[in-house]
Amino acid sequence: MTDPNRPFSDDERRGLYRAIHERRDVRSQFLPDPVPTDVLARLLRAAHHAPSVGFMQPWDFLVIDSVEVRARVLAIFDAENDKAAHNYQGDRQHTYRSLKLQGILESPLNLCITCDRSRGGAHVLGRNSIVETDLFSTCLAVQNLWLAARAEGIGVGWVSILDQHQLAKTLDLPENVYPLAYLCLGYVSEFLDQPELQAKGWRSRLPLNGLVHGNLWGQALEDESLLAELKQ
Ligand SMILES: Cc1cc2c(cc1C)N(C[C@H](O)[C@H](O)[C@H](O)COP(=O)(O)O)c1[nH]c(=O)[nH]c(=O)c1N2
Repeated sequence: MTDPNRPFSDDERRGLYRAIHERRDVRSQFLPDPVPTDVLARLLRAAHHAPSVGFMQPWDFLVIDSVEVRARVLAIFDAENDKAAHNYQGDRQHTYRSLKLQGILESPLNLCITCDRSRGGAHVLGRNSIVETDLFSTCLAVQNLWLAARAEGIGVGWVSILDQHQLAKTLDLPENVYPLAYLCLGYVSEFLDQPELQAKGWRSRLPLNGLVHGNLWGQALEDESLLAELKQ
């Protein structure tokens, strides 16, 4: 058995930061190549090792390859996306409509990560005050999968422009199960070097030093030499 207290090597540390900084939300660059079962199993295992409130592990993983089911989900997206476009006017609406916000059919695999809100019974340790901690836990499973996928060269796109009740019905989910994340997965032609929304001029990354409050670290956070070290 390996020693869990051994330090990370420089390469391991860099690998982790690389996955974090080069992870992207993917919707335009999917290739049709299938994701091998052993790779998918590694991603699901990474997700399953996320932290969870009271070790509740409220997630289930619905692997969706049926084109018929995906076409029904796409129809839900189309209706919701049209509604969303009306939140904007003029040029902004035009830009919104030009954005590609899902890869439901182009990706070879869709995955819905659900949250069973009743798992673990009525009293889950740590969830007595903040009941949404089961949802937070499931988000962490999504992020684990997203980062592991990046290290495997697989792109992930989160599609949330969906009516959750219609989605739950389409996926035949029981009442207590919430469809937390609808994801598109597959190998990609490229990973963009910045968020697609930033590349398309929709919204930019905020400077970190404007978001860290209560200490004098602001300057250090934008220190180029620190950033360069992380990017090595
Ligand atoms: C909860 C949630 C929900 C969504 C997203 C993300 C998250 C966390 N994102 C992806 C989002 O636009 C993206 O993460 C940011 O633009 C930053 O880009 P990178 O993820 O760094 O590439 C996303 N993208 C998209 O094209 N359609 C969508 O419906 C959603 N929904």
